[in-house]
Amino acid sequence: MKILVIGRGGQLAWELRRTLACFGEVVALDRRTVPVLDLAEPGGVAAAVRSVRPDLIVNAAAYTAVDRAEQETGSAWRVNAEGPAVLAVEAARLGAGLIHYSTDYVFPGDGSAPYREDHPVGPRNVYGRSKLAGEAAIVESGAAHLILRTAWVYGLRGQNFLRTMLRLMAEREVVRVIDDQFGTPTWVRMIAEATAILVARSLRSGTADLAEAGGIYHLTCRGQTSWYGFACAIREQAVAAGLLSDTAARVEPIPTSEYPTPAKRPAYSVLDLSKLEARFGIVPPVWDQALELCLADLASR
Ligand SMILES: NC(=O)C1=CN([C@@H]2O[C@H](COP(=O)(O)OP(=O)(O)OC[C@H]3O[C@@H](n4cnc5c(N)ncnc54)[C@H](OP(=O)(O)O)[C@@H]3O)[C@@H](O)[C@H]2O)C=CC1
Ligand SMILES: Cc1cn([C@H]2C[C@H](O)[C@@H](COP(=O)(O)OP(=O)(O)O[C@H]3O[C@@H](C)C(=O)[C@@H](O)[C@H]3O)O2)c(=O)[nH]c1=O
Ligand SMILES: [Mg+2]
Repeated sequence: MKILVIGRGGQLAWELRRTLACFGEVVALDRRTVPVLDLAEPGGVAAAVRSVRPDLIVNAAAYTAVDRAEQETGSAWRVNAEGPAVLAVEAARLGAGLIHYSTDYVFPGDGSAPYREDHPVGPRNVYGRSKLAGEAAIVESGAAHLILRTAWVYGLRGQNFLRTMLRLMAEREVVRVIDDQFGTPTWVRMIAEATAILVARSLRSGTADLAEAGGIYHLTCRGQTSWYGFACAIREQAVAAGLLSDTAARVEPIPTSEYPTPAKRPAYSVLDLSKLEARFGIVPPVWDQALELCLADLASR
């Protein structure tokens, strides 16, 4: 099977190139490869997909700068909505499957029970709206697809909350973190492993057949916490692993009102995972256990 991964150096794309390698040939394209694949250039997207002729497209690229998106609306929209729309049309044309990732930020965040896939959406920011438009375009395209909504993604590469916290905790005396936004921190490696299981479970005659079990699924680690809770766990586990000294910054809880940002964020965006388990038997690890595994990886370097 030939798999086209969009993105090369992003957190998730990096991990997917490894976990998908055993399915056959993985071609990873981005804005710097030949052929070039720039999701903001629709014509080029179609040409690149046609030249690769994949059996499966896995789109791990996105415009993920949540605050910047409030200003750069056009860019966010092109990369998160229009580019994926072209990918879906090309996938349908080739008879290829499309795996795409979306976000907990499609939800308004005013609930208090985990969101199921069919819960009404209502994004609070440009990033969330652009990701939702990407979902809609894929669903409408007729391409066989899986849309995996994930959340609060971290790992040892790229820009994420874990790396920001480790840096700030080493530099400062106090780190102040919001304690009234709830969600589920999700190790990027877990998303890539689950994706490989999804591909394996969908294999028919040597290629991934996403037509039958396709649709939207929630895929995060299990459990929930606030950003403050996540920061406290990072500090505690990093000290235990010898990655931070016990003189590292202390973590102080603050309300969202004391951390003003251009983009509004949902106060509660925990995702219900039962559809993923019922259909594919996937039960991700609890978020703090995944964090421990990730930090153990860092400590062993
Ligand atoms: N990060 C998170 O917390 C969450 C992410 N998600 C979703 O998960 C998926 C993966 O995110 P993640 O790996 O964290 O994202 P990253 O920000 O780590 O990586 C994004 C990737 O997209 C690429 N990219 C950006 N613009 C374009 C473009 N115009 N054309 C081609 N490639 C482009 C970037 O390439 P370049 O190096 O050239 O900029 C980069 O490789 C995305 O769909 C995201 O929306 C969902 C929930 C949470
Ligand atoms: C750095 C920092 C952040 N915060 C807050 C701001 C924000 O509400 C929260 C997390 O900060 P981030 O910059 O990681 O937030 P953000 O970039 O909005 O994270 C989101 O990214 C997109 C791509 C998604 O899809 C979401 O699931 C989510 O992971 O913590 C503090 O309270 N104190 C701090 O020192
Ligand atoms: Mg961010």
